[in-house]
Order: sequence, then C-alpha cells, then structure tokens
Amino acid sequence: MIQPLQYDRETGTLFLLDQTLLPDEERYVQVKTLDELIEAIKALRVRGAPLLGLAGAYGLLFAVLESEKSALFWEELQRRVDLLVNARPTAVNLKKEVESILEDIPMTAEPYEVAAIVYEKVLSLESRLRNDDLSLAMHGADLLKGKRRILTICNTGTLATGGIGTALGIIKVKHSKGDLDVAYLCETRPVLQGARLSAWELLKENVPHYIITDNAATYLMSLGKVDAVVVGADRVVRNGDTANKVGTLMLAIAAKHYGIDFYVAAPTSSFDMTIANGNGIVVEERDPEEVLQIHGVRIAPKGSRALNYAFDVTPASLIDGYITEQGILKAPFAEVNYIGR
Ligand SMILES: CSC[C@@H](O)[C@@H](O)C(=O)COP(=O)(O)O
Repeated sequence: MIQPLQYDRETGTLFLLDQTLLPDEERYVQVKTLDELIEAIKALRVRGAPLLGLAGAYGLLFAVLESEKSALFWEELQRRVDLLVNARPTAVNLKKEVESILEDIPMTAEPYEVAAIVYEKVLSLESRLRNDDLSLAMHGADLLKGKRRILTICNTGTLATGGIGTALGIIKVKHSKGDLDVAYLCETRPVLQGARLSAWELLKENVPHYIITDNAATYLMSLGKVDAVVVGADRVVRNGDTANKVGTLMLAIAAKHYGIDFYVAAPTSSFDMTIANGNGIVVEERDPEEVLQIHGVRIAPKGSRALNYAFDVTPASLIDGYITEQGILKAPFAEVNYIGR
C-alpha cells in the first residue's frame, strides 16, 4: 500500500511523500524538525484531515524532543504546540489528535519520559486510523450497495488518511466487491487533489474512473449518470454542518435538486462537538496565487486578484447521513454520547 508518511525512530526522520509533486514524481521529503513539518503542512506536502492528525502527532514528538533541554519544558512545549495546531485551521484532526495525546501525559512525567509516551501514542493512532478507515469503508459499501456510479471531490484516499481512505475507501471496497461501474472524480481546483491524487490512487488499484471538471458535476447529475455523491470532511459539527473541500456545497445543492443521495464519509475523529453549527467553523483562506496559477504557470492577467477559500460548509439539511467507523449516523449529534476522542 502507498505510505504517505513513515517515521524512522533511529534517525528521528519523518519521510513524507510530497503530495505537491504527484503524480509526476514519487519523492519523499525528509523532515527532521517541527519547523520543517509545519512548512510541509502549510504547503500541502502532507494533507487530508486524518493524515494531518497523524502528522500533527509526529509534530508533537518533534516538539517534545526540541523542548527537552529547556528548563521551562512545559512552557516551551506549549509554545511549539500552538504553532503546530494552527498550521491549518479547518481540519479538526490536527488540533484534536495533538491535544488528546497531550492530555494523556501526566504532568509529573520527566521531559525524557514524555517522548517515549508520545511515540507509543502515535503508533496506536496510526493503527487506529487504519482500522477506522476499514470499518468506515465497509459500512459505506453496504449502505451504497447497488449504487454503481459514485461522484466524489478532493482526495480522501490513502494519501489523506494513511489507511484505505474514507470516501475513496468506500469506492475501492465497492470496486473490490464488483459493485462499482465508475467513480467520477471532480478535478478539485485550485490544486487538483482529485485529478492528481485520487486518480493516481485509483489507477494503482485499477478502479475505473473519469476525471471531470468541477463544473461538470451538476450536468452529469442532470443526465442521470450519478447514483450517489460521497465526500470527506474536515470538520463535522454538532448540528451536522460539515466543512470540506471547496466545491462540496455546490455538489450537495445539486444532489438535492436531482434527488441523488449525498453522504459525508468521515471518521468520528473528524467530528467536533464543541461547535454548535457551521457558523463557528474557521474556513482556511489560502494564497491567491494557487488560483491565479496552475502548476506555476500564471493563467490570469497580471493585476487580477483572486479569492481562495480552501473549504466550504455544507448545511446538515443537505446531507443524507454520515458514514463513520461506528456506522451510519444522522444529525444532530448532541444526544450521541461518544463521538470522536
Ligand atoms: C479523508 S480526507 C477529508 C478531507 O480532509 C478532504 O476531503 C479535504 O478536503 C482535504 O483538503 P486538503 O486541503 O487537501 O487538505
């Protein structure tokens, strides 16, 4: 299986498959410091909500190792953690995984003991992510049995989770069961996670797919060529409103118009029960140059400005259900006892 992220404990090096170079080049960048990791997160070398959670957990390990020598260990650690968890604001997993590991560390632990505790927790997070993906994908494949043409956006596969993936994991499992005719991959402007990353993953596994322009999705629905839309999530909040890659909202509106099932596939670790509704979600705005250029080539006239919202928020009223590792959930979630960690 593709390994988007691997850690070598002996040398303290995190190897990241640089997702900005795919599909042309499969190159690992070597990350040895927290600053280098934060740069990689901001530049989208590593991305996707669950994988950001895991990268964040490794970032915590770097933060611990870099703070170890300081007399003010806990203060230094907290300063570094703040930089890390704010590297990307919308995916809840980054902050949540880092904070949940931190919460489990006894304040009485000596600095030299903390790194070992964190490392153990990172390993268990890694295997939990893989297991969650598998359960989620099986639930999704059962739910969508007979829906043979699935449309999705962005990349929600191994490159985004380290496991089989979420929405893309469901597509892979459906294919393995002989229950998929085709996956339609929205190219996902501006940085093309669908056309570059999802297509690369599905090609490796011989899963039939078409890449479509983002603005072709609605027309395909109108032609009756889409049986269900399944997307990932960066943050699902208490009433079910969901932040995901920009473009998701227009897919949801179009799906509702054409009476097509619209599901969010996300592990419960992407749920944030501290926020009541979508108004409380911070949507990341990225460098306008990502919109003004494609692969470093400027396409817009010099002097034009661009707005670059990386995500949008889909209201719960447009979402038919949430495919999680625990099964299919319905919003609102206030009464669910235990979601996420
Ligand atoms: C399983 S990944 C879920 C989401 O993180 C995914 O749909 C997405 O929007 C990723 O955005 P990205 O900006 O590429 O990190």
